[in-house]
Amino acid sequence: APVPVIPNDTLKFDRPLGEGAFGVVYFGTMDTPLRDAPLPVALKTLHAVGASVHQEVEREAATLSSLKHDHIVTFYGVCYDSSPMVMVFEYMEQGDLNNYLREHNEDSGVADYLTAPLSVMDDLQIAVQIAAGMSYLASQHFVHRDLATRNCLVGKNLLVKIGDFGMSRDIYMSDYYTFGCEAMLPVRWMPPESILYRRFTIDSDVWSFGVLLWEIFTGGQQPWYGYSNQEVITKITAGHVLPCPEKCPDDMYVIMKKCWVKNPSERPNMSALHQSILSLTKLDNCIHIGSL
Ligand SMILES: Cc1cccn2c(NC(=O)CN3C(=O)CSc4ccccc43)c(-c3ccccc3)nc12
Repeated sequence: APVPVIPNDTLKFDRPLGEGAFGVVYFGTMDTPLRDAPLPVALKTLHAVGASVHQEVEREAATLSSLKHDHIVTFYGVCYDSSPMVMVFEYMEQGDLNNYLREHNEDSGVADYLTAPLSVMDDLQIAVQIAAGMSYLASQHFVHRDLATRNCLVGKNLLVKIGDFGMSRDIYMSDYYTFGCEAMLPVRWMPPESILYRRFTIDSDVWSFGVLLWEIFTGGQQPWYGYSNQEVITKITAGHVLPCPEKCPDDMYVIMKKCWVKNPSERPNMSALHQSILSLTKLDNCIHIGSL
C-alpha cells in the first residue's frame, strides 16, 4: 500500500507525550479536508540522521500502513518535508494500557471518586479487543515480538488498540533484560523457545498474550514481580507459570494456562482465543455472574 504523504503545513505540534531514544512523540493536530475541525494526532518525530533513516522510515511506514484494523492504532502517514521527519498516528487520549490499569484499580491509590475501579467485565472488554487486534495481526502473518499492556493504547470509552511509539525500552526499562550487550528483551513476557533460542513466532505472541491477560486481571502488575530477570529466566525455562490473579474468573485462568503450554504448536491460535474470550463477555457470563 502506498504510504500517504502528509504536507507539513497541515500539522500543528502542541505538547510532548513522551520521549524515546529514537525521538520525541508529541500531541498535535492535523488539518484534513474531510473535517472542518483539525484532527487530534500523535506525532512521532525521528532524529534526522542521514539517508538510512529515510529508508528505515519508508519500510516501517509501509508495514504500518498495511495494517488496518479497529484494534490496531491507525497510522495516517509520513511528513517528509519537516525536519525531523514525522510519522502521524491517531491520538489515543488515555495513554498506554499499563498506566491505565494501574490508575484504575483498587490498590492504585490514585483511584478517586471520578474513576471507579475496573470491573471484571471491563477487564474482559479490554481483553477481547486486544485479542481481536492480535487475531488480525496473526492473519497478516505479522509477529509482534513485544505484546504487553505497555504497548497497547487506550482511547475514549475504554476503546483499546495495539500500538506504541517504540519508547517502551526507555520508559519501562525494568520490563526488559539486556542479555550481555545484546538487545533488550521482555523476558517476563517470553516463552521458553524465545528465551533459549530467540525464536519469535505467532505462537510466541500467543504466550505473550497470555501474560498480557494476567496483567489485565492484576491491574497492571509486573509479571514475576520480586524475582530478578535471571530468576525469571530460570523459572520460565523450568516450566513454571504465573499464578491465578485474585479477581480473575476460573475460565479466564484456564485460557491463560493454554497460552503457556511449553510446546508452541500446542498453544491455541489467536482466532480461537478471541472467540473464547468473546464468549466469556456474552450472555452466558450473565448466568454465571456469581463465578466472576
Ligand atoms: C525501535 C523500536 C523497538 C520496538 C518497537 N518499536 C516500535 N513499535 C511498533 O512498531 C509497534 N507496532 C507494531 O508492532 C505493529 S502494530 C502498531 C500500530 C501502530 C504503531 C506501532 C505498531 C517502533 C515504531 C516505529 C515507528 C512507528 C511506531 C512505532 N519502533 C520500535
